[in-house]
Amino acid sequence: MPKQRILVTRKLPDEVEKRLIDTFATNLQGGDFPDNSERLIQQSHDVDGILCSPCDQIGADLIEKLPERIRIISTFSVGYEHIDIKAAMARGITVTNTPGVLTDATADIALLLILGATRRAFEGERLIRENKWQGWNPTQLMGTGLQGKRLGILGMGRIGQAVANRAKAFGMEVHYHNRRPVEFDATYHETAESLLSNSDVLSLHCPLTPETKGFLSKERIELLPQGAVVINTARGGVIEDEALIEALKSKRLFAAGLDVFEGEPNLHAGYRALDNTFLLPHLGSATIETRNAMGFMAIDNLESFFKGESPPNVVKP
Ligand SMILES: NC(=O)c1ccc[n+]([C@@H]2O[C@H](COP(=O)([O-])OP(=O)(O)OC[C@H]3O[C@@H](n4cnc5c(N)ncnc54)[C@H](O)[C@@H]3O)[C@@H](O)[C@H]2O)c1
Ligand SMILES: O=C(O)[C@H](O)CO
Repeated sequence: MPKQRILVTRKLPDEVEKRLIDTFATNLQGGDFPDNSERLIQQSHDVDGILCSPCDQIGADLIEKLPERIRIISTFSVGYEHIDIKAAMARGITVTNTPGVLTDATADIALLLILGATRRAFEGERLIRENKWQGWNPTQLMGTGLQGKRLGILGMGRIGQAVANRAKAFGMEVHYHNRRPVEFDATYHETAESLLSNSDVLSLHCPLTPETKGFLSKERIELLPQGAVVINTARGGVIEDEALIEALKSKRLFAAGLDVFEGEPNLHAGYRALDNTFLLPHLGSATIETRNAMGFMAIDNLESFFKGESPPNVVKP
């Protein structure tokens, strides 16, 4: 029986590519696939499935043009807002993702951003790198401590809870808002607005959906306490960039730590111009162990689908 052929849109870790080659006939990319849907369509003419990444935009227009024989899209990510799930379902295409295996790595990056933003670590690093440090002094780069501060989590799912556990170890008081309360020892807020009013550090962990798009608006930022810190490892689209930049510029907010941006990699230039922003290039899941685990999970999803089973991580709208 011939092997199924899979189009892989990005360079994947070596171990993952090795298992892909052992299991499937693969159209592997030597480098990263350019963000060009025409090319993706051309390359998919002879494939049975696609293994894509969160930066490939797989909208309804593209799905409509995919060859009939493509029955599965396996994304190398837990987030799936880049795929039009309804359009895929209408075409009989199954979509799968990689939940859970990246929870700890992403929660670690959220903590790194919380610590970096509250302790001004990135400003200190720049000072040394630019050879401007003139020695220890009692008032230099004073940050703000975490002990006794309120961490507000929007989206108390896998990553939100993992961040909450870490923050507790730092002596923070955990508050959250979720679509519904979860089994977790923390203060639940019925509304996002109440959460914002009670967050010294706000950390975003919800998916990007029509409901959460632009969630952190000017009006909502005004609900945060003076000098609050905003952390985002969810998706850039959850924040209204202009509003956040203005609040950081005026020092209404102390700092922001951001791993994700609207329009990546072309983030709003205003973020780069500020001293009180700690910016990372979407590193949430970027450990060797995690990226291997994500790849293996994406392959498991493909394998079980082609065996005629229901894949373990099917995305439902
Ligand atoms: N920075 C990174 O590299 C990185 C890595 C992994 C995940 N992520 C992002 O993190 C997100 C969360 O991942 P997860 O595994 O924790 O997902 P999850 O599904 O376990 O948790 C998401 C939580 O958000 C809640 N939620 C959804 N809509 C909401 C709303 N309108 N208001 C309040 N709560 C809402 C859900 O009920 C759920 O509890 C992903 O969707 C992805 O966008 C980013
Ligand atoms: O959604 C995801 O999985 C991240 O953005 C990349 O790990």
